[in-house]
Amino acid sequence: MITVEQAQALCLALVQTGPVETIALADAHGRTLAEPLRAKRDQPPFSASAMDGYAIRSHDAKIGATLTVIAESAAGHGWDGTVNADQAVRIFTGAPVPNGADQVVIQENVTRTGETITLGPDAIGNINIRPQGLDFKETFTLNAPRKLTASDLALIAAMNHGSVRVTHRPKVALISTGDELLMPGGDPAPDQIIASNIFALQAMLIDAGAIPNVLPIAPDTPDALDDILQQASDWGADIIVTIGGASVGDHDLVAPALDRFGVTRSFHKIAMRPGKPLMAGALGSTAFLGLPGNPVSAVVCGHLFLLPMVRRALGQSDVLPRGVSARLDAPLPTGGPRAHYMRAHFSEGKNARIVSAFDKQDSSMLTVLSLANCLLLRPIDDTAKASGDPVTIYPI
Ligand SMILES: Nc1nc2c(c(=O)[nH]1)N[C@H]1C(S)=C(S)[C@@H](COP(=O)(O)OP(=O)(O)OC[C@H]3O[C@@H](n4cnc5c(N)ncnc54)[C@H](O)[C@@H]3O)O[C@H]1N2
Ligand code: MOO
Repeated sequence: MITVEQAQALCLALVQTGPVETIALADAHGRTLAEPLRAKRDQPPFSASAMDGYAIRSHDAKIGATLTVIAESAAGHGWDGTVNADQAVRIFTGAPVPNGADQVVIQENVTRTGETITLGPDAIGNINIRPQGLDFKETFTLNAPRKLTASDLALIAAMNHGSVRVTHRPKVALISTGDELLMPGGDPAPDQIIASNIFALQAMLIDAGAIPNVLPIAPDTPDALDDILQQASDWGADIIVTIGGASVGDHDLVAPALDRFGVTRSFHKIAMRPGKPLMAGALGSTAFLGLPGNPVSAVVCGHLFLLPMVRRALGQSDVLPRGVSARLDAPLPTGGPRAHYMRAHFSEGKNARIVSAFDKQDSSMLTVLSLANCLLLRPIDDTAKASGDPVTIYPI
């Protein structure tokens, strides 16, 4: 069986980065910036007052000095004269600082009498001016690729871009397979199981920036599988994900269905726990991923294989989950012949992250998955570990 790392590389090789499109900035949250974006102006575009007060020459900033107020500069209504010695301009936060002035004294630190101000004892020192280009200059460039955050959108707006060039969102079809499955909220017979893992996978895909489409559950018949694969293909899926039927039982029909559909298989079965029966392949530009049916296996494989494929389709760099180091809070026995991604919980300790693996690691147990905030990696044939030993975890 191939390793997780080999399988990840093979999965990524099945995916092509989608085309680039221009969209309104307001629609760009979570999208992936495809091309570097250069500012169209300095920000602030002029030296701006940071406070409400009086713009003066700092040379005049002496306790008890009396200055004549000659004009007003407000946000959006600058004054284009020059402040000379012993003069002041009434100014408000965000307004352009007039020529000649190099300090803003806040209004709390002056006494105004008619058209003059007298500077109080605290008027000396603070400049209260944001120089032109303090935030960014016209030369500033936001690098790509980059998944755009809410803060990025504000920055891009300030750079005076109303639209952005982003990569297409990949379309991902999710197909649950199995006679035993029905959707939640129904009236299950005693031998039926609720289709659960698609809800996690759908949410993960939306977070990652894909367009998921949950197709109807396919019963365990070749015809039903052929039909649902065709539906996914007709929808224009970039990635078709099947869930269940991946193993070797008489009712595990996905691998032969993919063969019939013309999919070139990249691999089937990996040295991983949970997730051993994972398979992947491609037909033309469409990638196929066959996830195991056990709910935890499907979700763990979603994190390790499906999301990296989505990120690759979005043109992102660093597509693989990033492992971080943590210290065990309890000993662990020797590892097995498959890399084990244990459900675990970590917290920030005083000097290191502390991680605790759950006792129950059955790949059907969603209660445990829901308590977990990371996967703790036990590499193949890992040696026994003592409390306090370092391990690699993957936050989820
Ligand atoms: N003889 C062997 N048996 C099994 C092996 C093996 O190597 N030899 N591998 C085991 C491993 S590991 C896994 S994982 C499972 C996965 O098998 P399948 O992908 O074929 O999954 P199913 O048999 O269809 O389902 C397994 C389990 O999960 C439930 N399920 C399926 N789909 C869903 C869904 N959408 N939502 C919730 N639950 C689902 C299903 O009812 C079963 O209980 O195979 C082992 N067997
Ligand atoms: O590999 Mo399976 O996914 O352990 O349950």
